[in-house]
Amino acid sequence: MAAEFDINIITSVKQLTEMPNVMKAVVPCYYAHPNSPIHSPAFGTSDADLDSIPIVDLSLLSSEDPDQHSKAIHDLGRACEDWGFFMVVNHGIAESLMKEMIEVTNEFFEMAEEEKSRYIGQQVFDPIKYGTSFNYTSKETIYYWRDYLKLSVYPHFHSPHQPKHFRELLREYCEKCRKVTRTLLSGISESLGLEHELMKKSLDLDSGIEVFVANYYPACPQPELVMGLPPHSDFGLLTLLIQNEVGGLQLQRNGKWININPIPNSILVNTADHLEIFTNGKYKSVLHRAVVKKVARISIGIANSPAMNATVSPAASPLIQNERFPPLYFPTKYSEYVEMQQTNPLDGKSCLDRIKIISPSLK
Ligand SMILES: O=C(O)CCC(=O)C(=O)O
Ligand SMILES: [Fe+2]
Repeated sequence: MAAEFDINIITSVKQLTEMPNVMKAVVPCYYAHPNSPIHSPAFGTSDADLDSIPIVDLSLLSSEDPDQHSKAIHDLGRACEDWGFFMVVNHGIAESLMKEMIEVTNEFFEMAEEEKSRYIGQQVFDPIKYGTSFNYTSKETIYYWRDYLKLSVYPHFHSPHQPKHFRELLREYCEKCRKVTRTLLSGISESLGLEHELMKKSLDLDSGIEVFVANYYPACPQPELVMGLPPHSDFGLLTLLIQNEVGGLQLQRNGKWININPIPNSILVNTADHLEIFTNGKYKSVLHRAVVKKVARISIGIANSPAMNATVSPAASPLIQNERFPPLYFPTKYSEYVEMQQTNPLDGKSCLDRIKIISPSLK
């Protein structure tokens, strides 16, 4: 199926699709996932009933009207507990800034391969990393139809200097997102009934880190054969996601994959692994994946996490300190968890599973 080219010299899917000696109508076999859940009848896909995905109005979370405020906190808690995904509206980030961020990210991926290749990282914790698939070099045998740019943006800000305006837009966008995240995390802490500052202190949120991840899924001639990103949960606390107009995100709910098509100008937020650990499983980190289309898709996530040195443990949470709710996860240093996730194939909730405590009755 594949035409003559050397897979080892490919640095991006985009580059591959533009090579003159690659057939344009079929995907190379290295990308075809014949047994992926995408083709399994057990995973019917449907469109989420838009009314049912929780919508969180950020302005109400900071409302001075006590009734409005407590309803907003209650709704946020329900969204984290029932769905693990919600759309945030009235978030205070200008529509124009979100659009510009997507445009300038697109310009990055459109740059010449030699330019982008300067940012190819070698190590897990490199602050600027351009790459393809998930773990292209080592563990993957079938690749994902995805190129990415990963930047560590907080507490130290890292950005490529090209394209023009990328750096300043990124800085502004991240600052705005940080405010959204802080409001959400403080609302989440309140929704859990935790003592003020407990979550902040236990997770050392003042030294918490933020990572910008741009995903570029090139136009694909046979989208049904490939995966953009396989089913996975995110590490960290919350991920804020925006995207261009091409949908492709699916989440797993009640055993089915459902398409998520966010309302325009909203930010899609999901609760991630370390919120599941911290809340001892009350707020779930939900499996999601990205399918690709015949047209290119971009998504931009801002992932917020505890400090690298923080040890995340359900024991830090009063949600568990009685016999009926024993801790479900071993305390784990955040940096070690990230390393485990980044050096293994992306595979469902396998990292969370590794730190799960098996109750004696189940052994
Ligand atoms: O592209 C998407 O919609 C999902 C991206 C994602 O899940 C991730 O970057 O972790
Ligand atoms: Fe994700």
